[in-house]
Amino acid sequence: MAEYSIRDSVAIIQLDNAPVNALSVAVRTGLYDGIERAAGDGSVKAVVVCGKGGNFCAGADIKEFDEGSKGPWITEIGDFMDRMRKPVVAAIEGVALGGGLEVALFCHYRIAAKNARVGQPEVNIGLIPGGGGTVRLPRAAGFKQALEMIVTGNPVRAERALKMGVLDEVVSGNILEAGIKFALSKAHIDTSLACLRNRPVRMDGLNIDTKADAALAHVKSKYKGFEAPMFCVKAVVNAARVPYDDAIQKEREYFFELRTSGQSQALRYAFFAERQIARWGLPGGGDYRTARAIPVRSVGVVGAGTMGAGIALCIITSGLPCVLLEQNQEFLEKGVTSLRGQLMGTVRLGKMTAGEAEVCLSRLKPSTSMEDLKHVDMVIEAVFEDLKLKREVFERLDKTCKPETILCTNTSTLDIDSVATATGRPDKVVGTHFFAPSYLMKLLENIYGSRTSPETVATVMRFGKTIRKVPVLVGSCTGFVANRMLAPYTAEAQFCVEEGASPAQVDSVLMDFGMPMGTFRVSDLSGIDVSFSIRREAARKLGVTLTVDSRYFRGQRHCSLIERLVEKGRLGRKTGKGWYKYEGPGGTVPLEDPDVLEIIETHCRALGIERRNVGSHEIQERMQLAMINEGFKILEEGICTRAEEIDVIWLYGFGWPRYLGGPMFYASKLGLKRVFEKICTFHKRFPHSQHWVPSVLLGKLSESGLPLSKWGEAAGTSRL
Ligand SMILES: CCCCCCCC(=O)CC(=O)SCCNC(=O)CCNC(=O)[C@H](O)C(C)(C)COP(=O)(O)OP(=O)(O)OC[C@H]1O[C@@H](n2cnc3c(N)ncnc32)[C@H](O)[C@@H]1OP(=O)(O)O
Ligand SMILES: NC(=O)C1=CN([C@@H]2O[C@H](COP(=O)(O)OP(=O)(O)OC[C@H]3O[C@@H](n4cnc5c(N)ncnc54)[C@H](O)[C@@H]3O)[C@@H](O)[C@H]2O)C=CC1
Repeated sequence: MAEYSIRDSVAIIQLDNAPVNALSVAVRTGLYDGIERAAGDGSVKAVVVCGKGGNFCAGADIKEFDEGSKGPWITEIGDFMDRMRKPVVAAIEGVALGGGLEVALFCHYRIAAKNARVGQPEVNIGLIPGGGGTVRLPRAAGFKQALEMIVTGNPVRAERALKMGVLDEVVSGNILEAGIKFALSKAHIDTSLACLRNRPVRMDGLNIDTKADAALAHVKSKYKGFEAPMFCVKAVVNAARVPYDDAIQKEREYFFELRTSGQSQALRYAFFAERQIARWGLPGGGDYRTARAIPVRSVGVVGAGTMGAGIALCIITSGLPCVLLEQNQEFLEKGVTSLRGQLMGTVRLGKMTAGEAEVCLSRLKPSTSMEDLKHVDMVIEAVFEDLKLKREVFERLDKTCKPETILCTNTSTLDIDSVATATGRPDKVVGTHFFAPSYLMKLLENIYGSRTSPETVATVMRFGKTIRKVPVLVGSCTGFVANRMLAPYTAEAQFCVEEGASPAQVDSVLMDFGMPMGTFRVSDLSGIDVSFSIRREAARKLGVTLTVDSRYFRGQRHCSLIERLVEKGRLGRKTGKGWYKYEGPGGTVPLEDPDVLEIIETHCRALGIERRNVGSHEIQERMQLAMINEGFKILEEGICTRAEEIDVIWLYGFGWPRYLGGPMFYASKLGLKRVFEKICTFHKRFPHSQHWVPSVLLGKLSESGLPLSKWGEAAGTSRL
């Protein structure tokens, strides 16, 4: 709703819809009524529109988008303001985003507090500004700057918005008082002079035809797969070419077209899924509402290898001091050199100045003495993936660190309890699973063990945000969530190759779908020998030796092409050849290699595997459904409590195309009945793959018709 009051002959309309004053039907109706009332009240000289609770308005209420349109559309409110003879001033603090900025652009004047941010972020949820933003912002900020704001969705700070012409004044002190004062100062000025409708789009010497083509081409290549950015360009270009009312009409058509599109639905889902994951609960009790995070003022990282150096870099760039510990000086220097290299990379990319990088480095304390970890609040262990070693490290950490210190392991495969029991504080032991490259990848899988306390979980969830990661809480199981789901996905990729597909064919299927990289490119990048060693080690523990001839491993179908490539010295990019070949030293461009195809052919012939044409559709279906089936098993077992958690893991861990929501959302769109039937068919066809055993939960849900938001509850694993 919107509260109406009068002070000093100024009508004040305060948008009121906690927490961000989203433009629900009630708020729009309240705003419309308030403006009408002020227009008709002879004692009112001017109007101030502001927001309650520290924010102006974060735009349309996204939750209402699925319900169709009710109440006044904001351009109707805007049209009314355009006819007003009394000045309307937007007094902005906090954010004015999307429809919020559009409301402000309908006002005759805009003032803002120093802390304010304004923007048109609609593109992030697969939309264009639908309340006049594409038509009015270019009239205020100029074509080029408006286009940039609308296409990127990035908000700008008040001072910049002032320079751009979006704001009339930036003020300090009470925003409402400033708004009233400003409004009274404009009470005698003809409002039509300040009305954006009456101004042309500012082109600042740019030619609209050349600029339009260039912008379309740029957006097409930069936002591959996303449909909204193209519509943003089309709408802004149109605003520069046609009269105001025609541009508004077109904008509205585009907006409604996008609002019902699958992409916008998926992106809106992703927006809320990202916020859902902060609401965690533990099976033994304790959740985000009651658990208090322990303050983390300093962190230690043990092991400065591939992962540890990047983790330490995340810590120091987020403003925290970090002790980086290695087993000896040589490894320490190597780790610090790698950290420095990554940091300088960000300087070269212009994301940080050299001075800022030096400040970050001053927070790093390289060390070979565990005594230096005595006083830190949290330690993240990233030594070799060896349980005996990790237990030794944890035992020593337990003895060295103060009793409150939280001990985290970056293990990718080990059970959290198996590490926690090496200490006398299992309640303070937790998994923090970073993804490589650890400085860049946003996902942080936090894993609780059977005795991890709610305070420890609250601390690592908050810590994740502090270091600008996306933390998701999951239970402990082999591979946790991300790698557990990845296993059947990559297994099916290899089976498809055995059966007749080429690595390049599989990769292009995935990339055409929208994945940033194909699985074989990733394998070449991280090193085929890495998967080889993991598999060999897993087999060794079970007393089995995997060879190039192994077709089964513990009764399960097994593809031994990895063993074959390692035998041939094809370890990936680092050896110039793997699933692809790479030209020149340090070559990074994967090229199809007839030699590898020959190796695959010969290998399969020797093992009696008959090859055939494997279609693209089959590849995509097998890889994705095998992984989705695993996702339902993860829900069934309570490793995750919501489908949204799985989707966020895929968005940030593997770059699943955001406009497709995530694998679980994708499954919901395919229809669970269809998904279940297909999985049952694959199970019959491939009985020796455990991953095709259909999830019981999936079977149940396929009959129930329950929406995705209820799947966790249906699994009986929801803890909130
Ligand atoms: C249909 C008729 C209307 C016509 C309108 C014309 C058409 C348009 O032009 C269309 C639009 O406006 S689309 C909306 C554009 N606005 C946005 O995308 C802003 C999204 N929000 C943000 O960026 C941050 O929440 C923000 C920066 C605001 C705050 O960030 P924080 O990190 O401080 O807090 P969050 O945890 O993100 O948010 C707090 C709670 O508010 C919910 N929320 C935020 N924006 C919302 C919005 N626009 N609609 C509905 N709920 C919204 C958010 O979900 C969270 O609640 P919980 O999920 O319950 O925690
Ligand atoms: N490399 C990857 O892609 C990912 C690895 N992980 C996990 O992260 C952990 C580390 O992996 P990487 O960084 O790849 O290994 P790495 O081999 O690159 O680095 C491990 C480092 O630990 C050091 N170290 C060994 N014992 C130590 C001790 N007692 N005290 C101090 N330092 C010691 C080694 O000298 C080495 O520099 C493993 O548990 C791994 O499973 C997790 C996610 C991804």
